[in-house]
Amino acid sequence: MTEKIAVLGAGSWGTALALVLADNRHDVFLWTENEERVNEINMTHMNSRYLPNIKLPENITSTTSLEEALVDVGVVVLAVPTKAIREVAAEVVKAATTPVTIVHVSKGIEPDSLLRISEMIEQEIPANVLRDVVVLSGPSHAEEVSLRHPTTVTVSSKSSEAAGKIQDLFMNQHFRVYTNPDIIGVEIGGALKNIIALAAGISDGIGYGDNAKAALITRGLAEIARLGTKMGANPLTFSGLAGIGDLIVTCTSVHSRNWRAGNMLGKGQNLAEVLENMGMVVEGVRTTKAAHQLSAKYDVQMPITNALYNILFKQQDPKKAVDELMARVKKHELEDLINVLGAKQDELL
Ligand SMILES: NC(=O)c1ccc[n+]([C@@H]2O[C@H](COP(=O)([O-])OP(=O)(O)OC[C@H]3O[C@@H](n4cnc5c(N)ncnc54)[C@H](O)[C@@H]3O)[C@@H](O)[C@H]2O)c1
Ligand SMILES: O=P(O)(O)OC[C@H](O)CO
Repeated sequence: MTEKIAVLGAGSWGTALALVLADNRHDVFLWTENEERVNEINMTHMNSRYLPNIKLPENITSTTSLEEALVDVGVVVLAVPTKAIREVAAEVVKAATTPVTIVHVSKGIEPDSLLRISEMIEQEIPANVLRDVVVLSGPSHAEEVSLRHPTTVTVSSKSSEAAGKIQDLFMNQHFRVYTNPDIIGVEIGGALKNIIALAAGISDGIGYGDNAKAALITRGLAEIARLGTKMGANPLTFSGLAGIGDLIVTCTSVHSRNWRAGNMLGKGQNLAEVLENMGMVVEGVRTTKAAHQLSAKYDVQMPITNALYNILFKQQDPKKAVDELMARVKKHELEDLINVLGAKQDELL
């Protein structure tokens, strides 16, 4: 059954997901505050700033009016950077005409509050307006989704019914959607992989090779799982699309904003220059701050995150940070995994 769906945020990801929903014959209202972008999308069916050369389906209507986008809408896709989530969620409360299911597709953790995005949304939108929150995450660059290349993602919610409904809305021949009830793991995996992608970009920028990148992905996954499990996630989620899947794509793809930013840092640019040059959101920077705080709060060792924190916020030389990572005290490789699985060490080590 087709329905009207609002997508809030006409950047790369909001536009690509609007295309998926429009391909599934839904009437998509794509909201952005940028009037020039609205006119371009409505008149030429292009969003050249974010997805150059992609012709958008005609059943996407863009608007600067949140009221127009939200009237009689039951599903709202939030596709803005993490730092804009609270502001846009508060606007939804004012404009919604019926209770809504929010599908958030952002990847971050809020520094200081240390909340996941679904928790921020629950704080901002009262229960009489918010029906359910669903997260959609996984290895999915907008540039490839908009070309209709095969992509797999996972959706998660406290409500299995809501997750199933969102699976049905998005699923098509090019875009395969799984469900996973572990919302903590799905949100933590999606947020923290950006830190490791920045590190992988730095490593490539310095000129290190595939060995170093494979090490970052593998040991990065270990520290994500270590923290995520302490926060209540299912360790198996980190072997799935929102875990290793998203780590692989973000650490190895030229499309990745986080990898690209890291690459520039590794080549010697400073953080301010890099963010200026990117012109798109690099979520890993803010998430590094939050993860650094989380590792202290949960007393979990996160050496790669710690190294990145020193590079980004204490101006440590990236090469020196790598030297320090390599020179840490020796360890047993499986110690982490066994702790994560909660298995008895004496039986397995
Ligand atoms: N680009 C991808 O391939 C991709 C894939 C999966 C997930 N994501 C996640 O989706 C989120 C959005 O990423 P993106 O790549 O689309 O970012 P983007 O930089 O391409 O676009 C962000 C959009 O949000 C809007 N925006 C920013 N602040 C706003 C505010 N305060 N109020 C209203 N609108 C605001 C911008 O105008 C822009 O339209 C991020 O959390 C990212 O990690 C992106
Ligand atoms: O381009 P990035 O680095 O923001 O990553 C985008 C998506 O999260 C990849 O799944």
